[in-house]
Amino acid sequence: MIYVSRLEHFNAAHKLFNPNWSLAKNKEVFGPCANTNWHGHNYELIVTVKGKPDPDTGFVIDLKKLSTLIRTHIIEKVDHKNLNLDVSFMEDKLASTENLVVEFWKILEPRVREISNNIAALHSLKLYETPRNYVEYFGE
Ligand SMILES: Nc1nc2c(c(=O)[nH]1)N=C([C@H](O)[C@H](O)COP(=O)(O)OP(=O)(O)OP(=O)(O)O)CN2
Repeated sequence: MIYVSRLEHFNAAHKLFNPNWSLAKNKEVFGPCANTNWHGHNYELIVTVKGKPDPDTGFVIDLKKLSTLIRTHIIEKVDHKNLNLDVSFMEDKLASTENLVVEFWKILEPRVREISNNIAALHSLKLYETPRNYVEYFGE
C-alpha cells in the first residue's frame, strides 16, 4: 500500500463560541479564541490517499486531480471566509479544527474514490490551525 499526500492552504476567520453559554463562560473556556469580533488563521490541510499504483500510470492517484478536487470542494468554500458565517457545511457547528476536519472528510471521501475509479481511498486528513496546533482524522 502506498500513501500519497497533497498539501493545500487557506486562511479564514472564526471564533470559538458555544451559543448555549453566556459570553462570560465562552471567554472562560475559549479565551481569546472567543473574541467577539473574530480572529484569523493560516490553515494548512494535508490530504493523504492510499492505494496501489495503477500499472498504466504508476500513480495511486493523479496529484493534479487530487489538488483540483480539494480546491474546488474545500478551499474555494473556506478561503478568505468567516467559518462561522459564510460556510454552509459549518452551520450550527462549533468552528473548531476537529469539526472542520470531520466535515472535510465527508466531502472528500466519496470524491477521492470517484476520481481514482475506486483504485484509491482517503486515508487521513491533517489540518494545521497554527504552526503548533493540528488535528488528524482517519474517518473513524
Ligand atoms: N482542541 C482544540 N483546541 C483549540 C482549538 C481547536 O480548534 N481545537 N482552537 C483554538 C484556537 O482557535 C486557536 O488555535 C488558538 O490559537 P493560538 O493560541 O494563537 O495558537 P497557538 O497555540 O499555536 O499559539 P501559541 O503562541 O503557541 O500560544 C484553541 N484551542
